[in-house]
Amino acid sequence: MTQRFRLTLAQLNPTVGDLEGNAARIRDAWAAGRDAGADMVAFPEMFVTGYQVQDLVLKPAFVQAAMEQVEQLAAECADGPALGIGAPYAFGDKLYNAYWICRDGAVVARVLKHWLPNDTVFDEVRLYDRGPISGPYSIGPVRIGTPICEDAWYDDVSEALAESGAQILLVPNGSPYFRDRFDTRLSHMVARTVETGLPLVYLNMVGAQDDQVFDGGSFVLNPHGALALQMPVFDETIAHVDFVESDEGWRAEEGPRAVLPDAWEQDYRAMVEAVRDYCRKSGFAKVLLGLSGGIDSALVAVIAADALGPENVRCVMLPTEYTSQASLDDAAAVADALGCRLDEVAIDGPRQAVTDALAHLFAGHAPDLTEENIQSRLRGLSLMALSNKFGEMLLTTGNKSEVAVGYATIYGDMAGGYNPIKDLYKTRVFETCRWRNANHRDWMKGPEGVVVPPRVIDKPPTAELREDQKDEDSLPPYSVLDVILEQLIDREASIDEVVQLGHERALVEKVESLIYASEYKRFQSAPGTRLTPRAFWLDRRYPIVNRWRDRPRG
Ligand SMILES: Nc1ncnc2c1ncn2[C@@H]1O[C@H](COP(=O)(O)OP(=O)(O)OC[C@H]2O[C@@H]([n+]3cccc(C(=O)O)c3)[C@H](O)[C@@H]2O)[C@@H](O)[C@H]1O
Ligand SMILES: Nc1ncnc2c1ncn2[C@@H]1O[C@H](COP(=O)(O)OP(=O)(O)OP(=O)(O)O)[C@@H](O)[C@H]1O
Ligand SMILES: NC(=O)CC[C@H](N)C(=O)O
Repeated sequence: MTQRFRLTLAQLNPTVGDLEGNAARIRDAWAAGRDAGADMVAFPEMFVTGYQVQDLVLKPAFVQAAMEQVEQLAAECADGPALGIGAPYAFGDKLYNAYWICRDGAVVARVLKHWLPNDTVFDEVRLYDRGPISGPYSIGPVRIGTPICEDAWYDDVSEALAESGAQILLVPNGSPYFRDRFDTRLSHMVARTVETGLPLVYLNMVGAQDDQVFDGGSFVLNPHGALALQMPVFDETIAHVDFVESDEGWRAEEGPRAVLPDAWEQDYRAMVEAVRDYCRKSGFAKVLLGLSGGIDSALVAVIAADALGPENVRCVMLPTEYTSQASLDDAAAVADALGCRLDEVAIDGPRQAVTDALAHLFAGHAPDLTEENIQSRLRGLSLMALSNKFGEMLLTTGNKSEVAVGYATIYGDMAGGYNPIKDLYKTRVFETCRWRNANHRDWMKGPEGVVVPPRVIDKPPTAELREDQKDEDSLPPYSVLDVILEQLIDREASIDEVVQLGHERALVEKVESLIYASEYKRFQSAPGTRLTPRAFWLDRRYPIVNRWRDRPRG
């Protein structure tokens, strides 16, 4: 009789530190697998603890609690499919990122991660010991080999597993999103199936943790990279895949194939999921933001409305004498299109009070940026007062271009707990608004149609901190600035290399200086959604005090 093996894939969203909650999700998915006749139910990397746990895993009490949780799950899920669960494993003075196999009421195997990722947002060499390459384990009629995430990005672990008798590769992942990430994952996994001749299951988690968004997109490949099943990106999904034994070995039967959205949609979805999960997982039902009539705060309002529902987003217009009627109208148009509450708090009175209080010290000094920044700080102060009073978290709105050059007031418009557009260059802000105006999906809680009026997209950006101010008074046009920033930040290009692309040396040097001189602002800035492998915070870690500038020597 033909042998069959049914594997249930739990592409689910864990919460870091919520051992009980994550265990409850495991029990539910295990029951779903049992009801579907599965032989095994698999979860992503470190699902019991959530991912990434960073230094939390260096606390022995936390690791102990996580291991006890797995032992308890093994005992509870005795009568039914086997379980594969990611969790840490402490043994003697060693600490491993491990995959625990539970069957018939007991832990029957532990696979230890061999390759510890230590670039971009990962620091696993600092946290874990490197495990030896573990052998395959048996579940029913099949021998399964488990390279844990990074282990499958190299050939040796999968090859060793194949040589020691693995018939299927099951790869649990905690692989965070960045733009066009999926293709890289797929090509690594296809390579593993070509080298080993084995089918491979790539199982990723979904959900956001601080800056990172895990985008799921799990899939199953037959040997030589033939796609058998594609799960959706970002959605929690449970799928069952059937393997059948043939003369050639085990093969996955064809299952559903989700269509993956384009990069604009995936970036937008990442920002929405990041806000949604940041709020839900840290206990906020509502947010607020300063809505200026400009494009950045408009986009943040739309993201927040799509994440939490318009009824949970408070927009606040805080005008001064420099605020134009067009800005007042545009802020009202955005709030109206979204169906969000819009409040107004005039800050001219407080500004006068601060000016008066400082007058005896400022006497003899001409007004300058100081006075401009007081307006921004009064906005931050007022918004934080609303946040304190109503328990709504303040979203901050600086795009990647502004964050890169420090074009924001520290303790002013930088005030806030989370910044959804921190890794989105301004030129992409324009395009993202156009994309959202033209597209609506069922995961968006905001309304469909034009939510950012074309006028907001097309007008010249301004901070309105003084008469007739425009961003281009201080900065080059964003179409030029963003190209230079992408070279200097995302590609770590030299000044010479950027000049060779046709940019003026003096301008490139100025941009470089602005980047280095504003490191202190970024260090004190809110976290935000990571969309690229060169996001500010963990992907790019620069010194704050830094005299180096890339200038000709000799
Ligand atoms: N290395 C360092 N380490 C630690 N702190 C450092 C520092 N260098 C300056 N500082 C501190 O930072 C202060 C200067 O920074 P900051 O006070 O932010 O002021 P600053 O960067 O000089 O001015 C804010 C800029 O953001 C622009 N902007 C754009 C868009 C919106 C808004 C808005 O507010 O709505 C503003 C505004 O036009 C202006 O160009 C210094 O007075 C000093 O206290
Ligand atoms: N009049 C205002 N009312 C409410 N919030 C404001 C106002 N002006 C500025 N802000 C807040 O400060 C942030 C920085 O604003 P500013 O308009 O100065 O620059 P910006 O980067 O062009 O942003 P935007 O495109 O949203 O205007 C805004 O995104 C908004 O959250
Ligand atoms: N958790 C991991 O080992 C992740 C590293 C891997 N290269 C990825 O991002 O997909």
